[in-house]
Amino acid sequence: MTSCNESVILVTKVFKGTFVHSTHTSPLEILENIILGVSEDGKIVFIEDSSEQENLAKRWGFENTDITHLKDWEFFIPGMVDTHIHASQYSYMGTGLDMSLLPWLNTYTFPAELKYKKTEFAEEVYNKVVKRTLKNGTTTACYFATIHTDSTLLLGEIADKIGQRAFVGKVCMDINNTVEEYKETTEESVEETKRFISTLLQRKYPQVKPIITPRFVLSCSDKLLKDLGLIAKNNDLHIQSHISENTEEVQIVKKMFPDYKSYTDVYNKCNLLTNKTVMAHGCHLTDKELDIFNQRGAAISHCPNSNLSLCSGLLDVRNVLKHKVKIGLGTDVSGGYSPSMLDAMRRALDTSKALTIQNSGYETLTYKEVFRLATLGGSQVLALEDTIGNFEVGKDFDAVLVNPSIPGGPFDVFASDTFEAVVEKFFYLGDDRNMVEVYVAGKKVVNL
Ligand SMILES: O=c1[nH]c(=O)c2nc[nH]c2[nH]1
Ligand SMILES: [Zn+2]
Repeated sequence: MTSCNESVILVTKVFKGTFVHSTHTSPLEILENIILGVSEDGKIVFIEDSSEQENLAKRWGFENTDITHLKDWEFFIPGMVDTHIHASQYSYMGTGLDMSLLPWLNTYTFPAELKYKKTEFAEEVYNKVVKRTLKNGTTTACYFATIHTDSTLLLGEIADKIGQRAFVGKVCMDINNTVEEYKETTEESVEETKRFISTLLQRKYPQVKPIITPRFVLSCSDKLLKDLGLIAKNNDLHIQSHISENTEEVQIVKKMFPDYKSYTDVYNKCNLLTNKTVMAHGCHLTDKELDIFNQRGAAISHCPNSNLSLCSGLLDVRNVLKHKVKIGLGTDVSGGYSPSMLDAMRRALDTSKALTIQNSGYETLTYKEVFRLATLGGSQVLALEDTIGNFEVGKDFDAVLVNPSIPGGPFDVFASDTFEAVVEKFFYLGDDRNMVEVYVAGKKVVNL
């Protein structure tokens, strides 16, 4: 395909068929008979009714033979955004879910994360987690790694090489009273964070960025939190951590930090609550704390599989939305046992239904709303809303091609089904077998 005379933009891919996405006003739009063009640099150049095909072909210089036609029942969704996942915990995903958070960390997590001192071990697991999540339609992942700088840099290199959009965090922790070897001094944590950021940024990966990552308040001294807040501020960086996941943790934070008004106040006073912050869980945040999130523009990653698996709590998403706090979904592997964002959507629905059982009159989330959380919501959480999240001209083409009627697939499609019913079936019953192609910034990164 050639560029047209009036424009230097080169359209290199054209798709014709059905596109399913969310907007601010509608959690689920099914756009049928659409023609969508992608530029050489991976951006959506046009998305129009296919009756415009001839005009678009003239304007952008493509031929009929350049068009990829989606098959019957096939549709594109935006790539899903996992706003909270521990790449390092992928090695023991699906095991050890018989404890609550704090014993779980001490018994399983810290000993497992210690192994990433060896970059060979990291290389194997990180290759697998990036491939597995991409195959499941996660085009953007916000990763925790471990305290080890070189292994964490390797995660960035692997995400870039395989083609996943990612934030990568070197975990910071200068307190660990149970697995003593798995911690740093405050100075090491700060210096290694600086080394991590400058090395990763120097590599100029187009879609992989560093994120400041204090593990959580119970693993970090006041000084470490403040130093990390300063590093984030001075370098305008994203920040991630955990907050108010379970009640035992919240009580200990209260005791450890008596001078602060709340858990949220600790992060806020340390400059760790910004419009580029994503905090995982938040199950037990008070309305006052949600108000602070709103004022700071900070976001919540709802990790329902983990919240249920570790018996941490039921996040009231409706209340978070009422406070106009940005919210998306996270798998939280391996507190959550599934790497799939479809699973995160389903567990978010289960959680909302459990809240409905507890509170009559509760407005249960719909499957359409959790789809928006998994896509557009996630893009807002990571302050990437101008770049990804749905199919709009100017955004990157991060997308998953779904074939609901793939032979040997996980559910059946009937001729009498409506298109919307098939989309709904995919959200409830589909899996990676249905995700036949995955694109990040216009580049095909998964192809069955
Ligand atoms: O679900 C969680 N996973 C973790 O690794 C962790 N660390 C602190 N708090 C945590 N919560
Ligand atoms: Zn987590």
